[in-house]
Amino acid sequence: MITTDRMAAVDANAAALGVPRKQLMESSGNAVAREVRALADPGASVDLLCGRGNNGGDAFVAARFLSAYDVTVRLLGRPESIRTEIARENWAALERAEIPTETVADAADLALDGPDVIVDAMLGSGVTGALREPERTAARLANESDAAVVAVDVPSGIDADTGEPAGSGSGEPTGSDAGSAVRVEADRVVTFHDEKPGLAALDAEVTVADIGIPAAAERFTGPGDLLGLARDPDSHKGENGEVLVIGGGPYTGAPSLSARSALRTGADLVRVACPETVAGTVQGYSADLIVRGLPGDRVGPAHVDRALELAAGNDAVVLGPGLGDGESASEFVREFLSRYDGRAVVDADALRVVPEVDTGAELICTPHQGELVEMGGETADDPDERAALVRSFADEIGHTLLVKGAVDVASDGDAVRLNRTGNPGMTVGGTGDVLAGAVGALAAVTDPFRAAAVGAYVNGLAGDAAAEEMGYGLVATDLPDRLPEAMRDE
Ligand SMILES: NC(=O)C1=CN([C@@H]2O[C@H](COP(=O)(O)OP(=O)(O)OC[C@H]3O[C@@H](n4cnc5c(N)ncnc54)[C@H](O)[C@@H]3O)[C@@H](O)[C@H]2O)[C@@H](O)CC1
Ligand SMILES: [K+]
Repeated sequence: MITTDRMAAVDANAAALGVPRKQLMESSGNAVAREVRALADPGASVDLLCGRGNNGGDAFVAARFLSAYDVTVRLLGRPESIRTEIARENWAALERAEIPTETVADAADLALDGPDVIVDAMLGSGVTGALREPERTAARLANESDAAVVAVDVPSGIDADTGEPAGSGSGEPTGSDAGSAVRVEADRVVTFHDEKPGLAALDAEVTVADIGIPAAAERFTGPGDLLGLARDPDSHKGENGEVLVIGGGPYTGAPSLSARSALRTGADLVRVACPETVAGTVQGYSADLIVRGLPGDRVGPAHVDRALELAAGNDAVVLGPGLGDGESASEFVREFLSRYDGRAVVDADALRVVPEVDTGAELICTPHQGELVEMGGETADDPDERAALVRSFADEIGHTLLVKGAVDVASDGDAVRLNRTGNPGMTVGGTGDVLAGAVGALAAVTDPFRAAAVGAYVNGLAGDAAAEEMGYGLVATDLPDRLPEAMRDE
């Protein structure tokens, strides 16, 4: 089962693995043609109703694989309005090959001459809102005809995630006859790569066609995992996340590395709660940080109320960098987590306490393999075995885990994603603090599992960029300033 957002990410990851979208379109079109061949004998008439996006592009390809049939490709719109390069190229190939095509500017011009099969390639996952003209009339004509209707990816007008007519959830009027939103009633649906959540509810026969997207496109993080995380251009201060780092004491570098990393990953405001004896040092690292001193030289149980008060004003907490493993710090972590119910990244010395604390918080734990074992988890050399062990331990503790290693493993107890970015130069101290800050900034704007997977991905990219320039002599402070480039999703 895959959502349309995740499909777009997997599509982009496939392209990054070297399987370009045009190849996926070729495979999709071929799968559609196979379905038509299973449905009708050679010589049958096939009308392909095509939209101006890649759903239409799939049908332009399918027409090429139906040479034994009497095909007519009907584009609902002008060829110049075809939205993507790969669809335009496939349309041009049809015209050069003199495969029968027709362009329909106005729905009134659309007259189907009783085809045996209709291929519905008007809209797929790109549908927005209730069907507009000429798709609306075309859908009606397809439904009124006695042709067998084969829908490409999803029947036009249906939201692939919900199975409902597109636009019906938004409360917008669904057209003149309210309530009866027009959508294609398909006999068959050929969907790509994996089942879509909304298709099971339809009374159509669904075929899931493998279109050559390697499993690695889902298993490993890639550029597609960043889609939709880029900053919203008209956002206001604070909407891109506010993060509180709770740390410092025996160490001062760690909390400031995490804080700067959270800023560079996109958080609007980052505050650091640390013992007042090191507040000046932490502030000295960067004017961009808002530092809140806690009385004394170690974070301890007496600071829990203040820390909870500060945490309430932030979207995510990063708990642990530089806290030290003293008894007072452990007492603080235990007490804080037992009362905090927001979202927190837990790293370094704070990790040990997690399995024994009953918390309402959504945690993202970022242990390396040694810390995982200290927490009670298990590890293995074989990546698949290690992934399974991380997944079951995440399920056992009820939190998201990001286990760092040459290949990082992220899991929320259900999904698992591996990250291959990064390099041996990143074993230097402090890169874990940078990672914790990046995950914290992402946890402020997306779900914990995605924050963990993407955090590992961009932290590794930043480390790779640093290694590019200075080999394995890179240090943790080289990473934060390379995170913005790693976060760009184009
Ligand atoms: N993501 C993937 O991995 C792959 C996707 N492919 C195909 O690409 C499709 C998605 O393509 P696109 O993203 O270009 O989008 P679509 O082709 O689904 O639809 C976008 C087009 O429809 C128009 N449109 C949107 N809402 C409308 C409405 N309510 N009424 C009338 N017109 C409307 C838009 O103006 C745009 O021209 C998938 O459904 C699938 O068929 C395949 O090529 C295989 C690979
Ligand atoms: K369709």
